[in-house]
Amino acid sequence: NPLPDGFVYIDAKIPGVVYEIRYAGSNNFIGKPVRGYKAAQAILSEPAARALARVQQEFIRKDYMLKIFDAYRPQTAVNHFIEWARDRNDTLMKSKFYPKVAKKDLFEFGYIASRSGHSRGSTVDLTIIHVENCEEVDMGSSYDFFGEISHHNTSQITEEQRKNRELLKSIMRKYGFRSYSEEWWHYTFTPEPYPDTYFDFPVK
Ligand SMILES: C[C@@H](N)C(=O)N[C@H](C)C(=O)O
Ligand SMILES: [Zn+2]
Repeated sequence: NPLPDGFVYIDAKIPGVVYEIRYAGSNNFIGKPVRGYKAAQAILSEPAARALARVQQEFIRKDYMLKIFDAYRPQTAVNHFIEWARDRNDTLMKSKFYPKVAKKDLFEFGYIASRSGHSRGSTVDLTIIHVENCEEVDMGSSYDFFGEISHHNTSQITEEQRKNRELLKSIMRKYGFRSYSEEWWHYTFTPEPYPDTYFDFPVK
């Protein structure tokens, strides 16, 4: 599928990455596929993908690989999140993804953005896995768990889990990705090539 100029499919550029594109399926905080995801694909701006390729190379030297949960996110998908949040009766996935945070606070507390860096094309949600068994490295909370335990400065995780988050953060930073205090998995490449544009082409 042709992409807009300046965007690439990550799997065409970076060998060995594992994908679990959560919003294309139902294992996410909404509990169903999110609008705008027509395929389980990961797309990024070219500069972000080039930098991520270097991250992957460095992790492979350390016997880890990247696992990607989300990358470019169409504004249509963000609008679906906003619509979902307005329906206070739909708490289908609360126990798994936001047990201690009221649904009405998810945007205000910074767990979901109505203008997301993901839509600007240079933000990625990811973790690292062990090369030998493809198991996720223990980060102390799971992807899209909205709560204090997912913050970088939480006191609710073990030293080992903190070290694992630091490992991911240090290599991501080395290649230009900025971390996000509320979510250990969320990184934005800087300088962003499209800092003011919220794209809305589908993921397919
Ligand atoms: C929803 C979560 N995966 C995420 O990416 N949150 C940030 C704040 C965002 O929506 O940009
Ligand atoms: Zn994110």
